[in-house]
Amino acid sequence: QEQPVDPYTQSNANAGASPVTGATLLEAFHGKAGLDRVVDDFVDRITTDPRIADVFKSHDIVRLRRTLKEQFCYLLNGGCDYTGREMTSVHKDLGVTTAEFNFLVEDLQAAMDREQVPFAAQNRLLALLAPMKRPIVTR
Ligand code: HEM
Repeated sequence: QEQPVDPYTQSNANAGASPVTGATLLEAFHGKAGLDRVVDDFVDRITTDPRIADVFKSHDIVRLRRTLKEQFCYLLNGGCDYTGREMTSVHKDLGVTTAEFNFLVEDLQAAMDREQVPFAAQNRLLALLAPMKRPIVTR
């Protein structure tokens, strides 16, 4: 059900940030199963959020769900490798605005709230993602 993409070099360096150390943060997300629930709910939210859903239309949401799970698991030191593409190239033609970036963050916060991830742990993940704003936002 995933669509093919142009060839690229797979590397954890494509994940856009370095992972945390230790198991504490992943535990706060209720392990890999909890983290996968967060990503599933996050993807459901961003693809239906009327403020940003149009950006995701006609894109491969099966692949997005898989690669986001890998990326977040890698960043939370869950023992996954990120096999997706690098943040700059994947977002470069999407015309993402700062407002849209912030709406997506709100949807992630809602997904973490639903999983009852403690606030401090939520902020640790958001801090890892914050520097990705520069490569992702292009207008
Ligand atoms: C820190 C924030 C973000 C992260 C961590 C992130 C992560 C990712 C990842 C892992 C992929 C898939 C890479 C691959 O297919 O190899 C992706 C694709 C995509 N992202 Fe983001 N993203 C972020 C922000 C955004 C925002 C704000 C938007 C738009 C509102 C957006 C729209 C998209 C779209 C439409 C795709 C599919 C592109 C394609 O299939 O060619 N992303 N993103």
